[in-house]
Amino acid sequence: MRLRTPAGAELAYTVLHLFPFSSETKRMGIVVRDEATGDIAFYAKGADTVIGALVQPVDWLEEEVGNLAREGLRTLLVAKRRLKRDFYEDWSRRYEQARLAVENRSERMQQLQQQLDSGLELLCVTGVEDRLQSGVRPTLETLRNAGVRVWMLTGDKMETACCIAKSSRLVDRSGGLFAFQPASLRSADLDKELRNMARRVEAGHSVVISGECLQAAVEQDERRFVQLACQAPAVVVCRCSPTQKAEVVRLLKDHTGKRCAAVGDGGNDVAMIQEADCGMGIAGKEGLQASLAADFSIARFQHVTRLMLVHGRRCYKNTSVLAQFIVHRGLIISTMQAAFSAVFFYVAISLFPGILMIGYATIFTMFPVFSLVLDKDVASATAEKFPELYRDLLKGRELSAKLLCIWVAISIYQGGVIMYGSIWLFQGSFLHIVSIGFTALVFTELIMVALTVRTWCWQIIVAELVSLCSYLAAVFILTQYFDRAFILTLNFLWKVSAITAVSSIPIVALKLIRYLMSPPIARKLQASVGTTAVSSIFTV
Ligand SMILES: Nc1ncnc2c1ncn2[C@@H]1O[C@H](COP(=O)(O)OP(=O)(O)OP(=O)(O)O)[C@@H](O)[C@H]1O
Ligand SMILES: [Mg+2]
Repeated sequence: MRLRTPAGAELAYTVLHLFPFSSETKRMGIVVRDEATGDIAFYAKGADTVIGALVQPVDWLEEEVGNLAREGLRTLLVAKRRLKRDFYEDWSRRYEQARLAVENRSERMQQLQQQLDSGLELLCVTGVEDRLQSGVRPTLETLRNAGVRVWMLTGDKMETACCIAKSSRLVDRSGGLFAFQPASLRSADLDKELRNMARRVEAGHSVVISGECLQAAVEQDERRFVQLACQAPAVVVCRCSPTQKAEVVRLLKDHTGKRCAAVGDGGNDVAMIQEADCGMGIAGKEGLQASLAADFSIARFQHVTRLMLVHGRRCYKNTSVLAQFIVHRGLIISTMQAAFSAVFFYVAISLFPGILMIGYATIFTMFPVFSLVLDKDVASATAEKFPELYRDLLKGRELSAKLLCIWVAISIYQGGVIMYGSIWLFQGSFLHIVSIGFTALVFTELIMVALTVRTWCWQIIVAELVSLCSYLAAVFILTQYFDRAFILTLNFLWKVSAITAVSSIPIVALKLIRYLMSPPIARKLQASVGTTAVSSIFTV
């Protein structure tokens, strides 16, 4: 290793050993030999709590470290120990043996590493600015408006964490910040501090707590602590080890019943990302570990907004609609079969021949129903701009038991109308029931999809047309199931139209009434933004 000093001199060192950094030890070390003098030295660098405990006490240390940390700087202590040549050679030999040991290798290596720690002398304190990525502040603001509660989990010390929480506006500058610092980790002290916390949280203060205290508080009374912490506007956990980060996520999942997303960029966030319902990894300076372990990989923290507010929201809404349509599509045809059997003395005869059933499940209805996942109720820019749209999802109205009941009722109504209508209007031939009933069924399904679509994109239009054309083609090709002479008559046309109208018009009317009585929030926003997207006024 060659270093050039500011004066221009060159220093040469040989690296003899390297002890890499880990989040658990919070430090790293190196043993080097100065090529000019032959001196061997061990340097250690790490968190103030770790290195501070190893060096001779210095009176200015705590104050200086505090000052740097309050400015939001990441403080590290650097310490050095000169090693005598004999000591080093002996140590090095034993370390090599430990490294090759078959049993207890890591314990033996750790013990030997600790032998280097005695007699360390403090060299300096460094304060490095760990800059926030751009756009963190607006992102947190947007998430808050979207009804997302944000907790910050960090390995940094309390002062640095508080400073960053304030500068990122996670915590209001004016709003108070309660530091959970019991006098000791004994049960009585913890209890007293929990009572203090309850008072401060009630007054609207945020909470900052160290990983160690968090663990103690959780052991004391897991449920009480989580419930209190969840009432706070924001929570900051500092000096948090990777396992504690995962533990916090588990606590939230267990006690709140809410979905939990974790965003992280470093190897120390992997456990938390994997524990969360939705893990997001930022690929960046700290490597790819987090982004490889995550469900979603993003390049910058600010992309969280778009991922959640645009893609997350749309996915959730469209998946809900798809689920309801799958229920509708299956139930409507089952209702028809049940009604048919009931009318004809419960005969076990299939209403529609196999080929029509296959067609119904595939090309006649599949494309339009599945194309609903491409629907967009509002433009991406609108969804990103108005976090209230995301907040609206928290009510859980997209996929609820009530909605399922409504869809079941719609399916039974439509299936019943089509079946009884076909039987009532049929003219002596079983084939006619099949042609009228099946045609009305396919048309109803296509109309229902059309009523649900909020922004017509070309894929949805193509899907509807493909289904419609393939059905019309099938009617003329499958002559054994459709009486071509009958189908080309006006008689057939009005019967199918009447049945389709009776099955669809009440649904349209109900949707229209509901829309006028309580227009969806997306619609109101869209009107105020004035987007030009063509969208139907009907929403489920
Ligand atoms: N390269 C390093 N060498 C020595 N000590 C380090 C190094 N990186 C971090 N530390 C110390 O170890 C502590 C824990 O680091 P860790 O990576 O677990 O979390 P963090 O980087 O502080 O926070 P975050 O969880 O936000 O990434 C740090 O606060 C710092 O004091
Ligand atoms: Mg880090």
